[in-house]
Amino acid sequence: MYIYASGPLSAGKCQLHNNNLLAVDLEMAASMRREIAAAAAAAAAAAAAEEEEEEEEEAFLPLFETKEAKGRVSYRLFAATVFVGICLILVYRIVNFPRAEEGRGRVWAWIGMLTAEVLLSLYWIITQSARWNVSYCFPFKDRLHHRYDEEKLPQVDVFVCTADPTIEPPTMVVNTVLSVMTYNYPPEKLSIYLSDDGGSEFTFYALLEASHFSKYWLPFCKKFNVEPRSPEAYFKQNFDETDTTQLAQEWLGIKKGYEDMKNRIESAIARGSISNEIKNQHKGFSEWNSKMTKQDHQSIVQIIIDGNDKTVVDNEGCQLPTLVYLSREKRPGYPHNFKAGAMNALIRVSSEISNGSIILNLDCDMYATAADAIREALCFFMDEKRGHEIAFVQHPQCFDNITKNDLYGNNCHVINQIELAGIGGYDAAPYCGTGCFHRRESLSGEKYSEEHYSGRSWNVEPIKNDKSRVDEMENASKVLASCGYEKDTQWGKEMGLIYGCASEDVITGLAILCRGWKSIFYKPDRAAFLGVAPTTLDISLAQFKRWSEGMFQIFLSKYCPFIYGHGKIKLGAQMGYCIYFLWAPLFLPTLFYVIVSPLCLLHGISLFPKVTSLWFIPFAYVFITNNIYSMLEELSCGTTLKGWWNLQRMLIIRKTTAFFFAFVDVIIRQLGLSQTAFAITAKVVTEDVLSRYEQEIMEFGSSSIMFTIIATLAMLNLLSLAGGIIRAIVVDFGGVEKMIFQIILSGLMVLVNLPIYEALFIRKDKGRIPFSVMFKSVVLASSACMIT
Ligand SMILES: O=c1ccn([C@@H]2O[C@H](COP(=O)(O)OP(=O)(O)O[C@H]3O[C@H](CO)[C@@H](O)[C@H](O)[C@H]3O)[C@@H](O)[C@H]2O)c(=O)[nH]1
Ligand SMILES: [Mn+2]
Repeated sequence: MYIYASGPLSAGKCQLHNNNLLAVDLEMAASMRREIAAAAAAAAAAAAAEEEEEEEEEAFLPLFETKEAKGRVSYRLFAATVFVGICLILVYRIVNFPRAEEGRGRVWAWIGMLTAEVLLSLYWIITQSARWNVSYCFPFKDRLHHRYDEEKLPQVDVFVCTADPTIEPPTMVVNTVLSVMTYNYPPEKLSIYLSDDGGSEFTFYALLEASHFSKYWLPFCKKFNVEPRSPEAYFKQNFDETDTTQLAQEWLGIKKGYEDMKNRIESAIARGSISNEIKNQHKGFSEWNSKMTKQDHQSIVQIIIDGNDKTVVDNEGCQLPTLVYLSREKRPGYPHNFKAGAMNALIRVSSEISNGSIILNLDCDMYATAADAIREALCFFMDEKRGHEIAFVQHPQCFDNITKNDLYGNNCHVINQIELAGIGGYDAAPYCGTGCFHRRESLSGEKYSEEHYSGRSWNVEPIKNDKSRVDEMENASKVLASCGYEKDTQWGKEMGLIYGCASEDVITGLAILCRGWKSIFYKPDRAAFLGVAPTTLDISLAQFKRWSEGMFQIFLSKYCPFIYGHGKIKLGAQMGYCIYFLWAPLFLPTLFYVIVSPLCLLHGISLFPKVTSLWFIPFAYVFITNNIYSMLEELSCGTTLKGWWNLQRMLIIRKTTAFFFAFVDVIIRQLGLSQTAFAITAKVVTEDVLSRYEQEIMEFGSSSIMFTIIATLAMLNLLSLAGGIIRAIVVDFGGVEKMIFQIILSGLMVLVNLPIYEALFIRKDKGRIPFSVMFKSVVLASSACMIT
C-alpha cells in the first residue's frame, strides 16, 4: 500500500497526467527527521485509506449514463395533434373525390394528390420514431481513470482510409494521421493504419514525412495540451504573437517544421516525382515502379514506425505509436469493393500486427480534435454492467468548413443532434462510416452472446514483436491484403463490412445489431472529429445520391429492417433506419407537389379546400406547424434562421434530383442492369469556387442534368404563379379563394428559389447557370405550361 511517486510532469518524462495521485518525493522524505517522516507516513496512510474507500465506493458507479431528452411529453402531445390533422386531410381527399364530369384532369390530379399525401403521411409516421425516444449518453472518463491503470487499458487500432491523392490531398491525409497519433493514450497501445486505395507513392511519402514530424509534434501537443491536434487546423487558429511564454517560443519552431514538411510534400506532388535522394531513405519506395497503376498493383505493407522498437522515440525520448502504411492488392477482374474492401483488408492486416480490441474508423478528411476521445469511448465498452453488449460507439459527422448559413445544408444538425440520438434511444444507433469506435469481434462478424462476452477481458498486451518479426509481419500482412484472399470466405458477407452496397457503413451496422449487439450514439458538447463538407452543389448532390441510393437498396434487399430486423431490433429502431432508407422514393410526392400543383394553378384547377371551408383548417395546421416545428428544431440545434431557409431549398433540390436519380439507379440495378459504384467525394476545389462558397453563392457552372431539373422547376413555379395571379385578376376574381393554397405553395417555391433565378438571369460569374441549361429550362417549363 505505498504511494505513487509520480515524478514532476517534466517534458523529459512521458507521464500522462495522473492528477489524482499523491506526489511524494521519496528521496526527500528519507532525508527528513524521523518524527516528521513518521507523521507524514501516518498522514499519507490515512489519505491512502480514504482514497481506497472512495475507490471502493466508485467501483459501483457506472462508467456512463443515459439521460432522456427534455420535452418528450410535450413533443408527443404535439405529434398527436398533427396526426389528427393528417387523418383529416386524408378524409377530405376521399370524401371530396371529384366526379367524372369535373374533368379528367382534375380526377387524375386528385388521385396523384391522394397518393402523394398517403406516402408523406406514412413517412411522417416513420420519422416520429426518431423523436419519440431521444436520449443522450454521457461517459465518465475520470471514473475510468481511477478504476483502470494504464496497463489495464486495451490495445486500440485506428484505421484511416484514403483512395485518391488528387481529390484527397496527402497533406490532408497526414494531418488526420497526426491528429490521432497524439491521442492521450499510451503509445505502446496505439496503432495507426493508413489504407491507401490510391496506391500512391506520394501518400506513402507524405506518411513518411509525417512520421518524422510526429517526433516533434507529439511532445509539443502533450506538453502544452494543445487542441486540435491536426497541425493544419491548429496553426490556422490565431496565435498571440506577442506571447512570450514557453509555448510561444516553441510554437514558431514547430509551425516552421510543419510548413517545411508541407512544402516538401506539395512540391514533390507538383513535380510529379520523388527524388532519388528521398527514395534511398526508405526501403518502402522500392515497391513502386513505372508499370504499376492504381487498379493494378501488388499489396504494399510498410510498418513505418514499429511501436515495439524502444529505439524509435520522439525528440523527448518517449515511445511513439505504431504507424503502418497499407495499400491492398488490386488486379483487373477482381472487384475491390471500395471502402468496404479496404476496411476488411485493414481488419485482417491489423490483426496480424497489433490486434487491437477496439478499432476507430476514420475517413481521411476527418481529423480528431479531442485528445481524450479514446478514453471516453472506452467508458462505454468497459462499463461493468452494460459495456459487454456494446458493439460500436458512433460520433456525429461534423465539419470544419461550414459557412455561417450552411448554404448546402450539409451540417445535418437535426439528424446529428436529435434523430440519431433518437435511434440511439432504442440501443441501435447507426454506423455512419467515420468517427466510429468498434469492438473488433463484432466488426469482424461475431455474434453476441451473454456468456461469452460478459466479463470478457481485453487485449491489453503491448505488441511484443522483436525486430526480426517486422519483415515477417509485413510479409504475412501482404498475403492478408491480397486480392485473392477473400475467395471462398465469408468476408463481405458474414464477416467484416458487407459488400455490394454504396452505404456499406449503415448496412454493416444494421447487420451487427441484428447479431444481438447494441450500439451507442455519443455526441460530446464539442465535436471530437471534424471533416470536410462538400463545397459545391453538385458534389453535395452526388454525395446525397450515393447515400440515398445505397440506403434504398438496403430497404429493398434482404436487410430491410422490417424483415431482417424483425424480432432482433426494436420496432422504433426499424422505423428509425427507414427514415433514411426511404429517402430515394420521397422524390415522388415532392415532385408531384412542385409540378402538378402549379400546373393546376395555372389552369384554374383547385386541389385544396377553399379558404372559407372548415376543411382548410387541417391543411393549414399541418403545413404551418410542421414548418414552424422544423424551424424551431433547427434553431435549437444551432442553425441560423437563414440556414434553416437554405435547408428548405436544399431539401426540395435533393428530393427532386439526387433522390430521383438514386431511385432510378436502384431500380435499374434491381433489374440487374448495372453494378454498385462508389463516387468518392471531392475534398478540394479551385480558389474561384472556394471564394464563392465562402460568400454563400450557389455554385452551378456545369451543365449537369440535375441543374436543368432545378432550373425547370423554378421556372415552372414562377410562370404558374404569374399565370395564376393574372387569371384570378382578369378572369375570375372569386377563384382566388379556392386557389389560395396553391398560390401559397408556388409563392413559397418562388421565394425559396430566388438564388436560382439570380443564377439564371442576373449573375455573371463562372458559377452561374450556363446558358444552355437556362435555355432548356425555359423551353421545358413553358411547354409544360402549355399542356392542357
Ligand atoms: O474505393 C474506395 C472509396 C472510398 N474510400 C474511402 O472512403 C471514405 C469515404 O469516402 P467519401 O467519398 O469521403 O464519402 P463521404 O460521402 O464523405 O462518406 C460518408 O458516406 C460513406 C458511405 O456512403 C461512408 O463510407 C463514409 O465513411 C461517410 O463519411 C474516404 O476516406 C475514402 O478515401 C476508400 O478507401 N476506397
Ligand atoms: Mn467524406
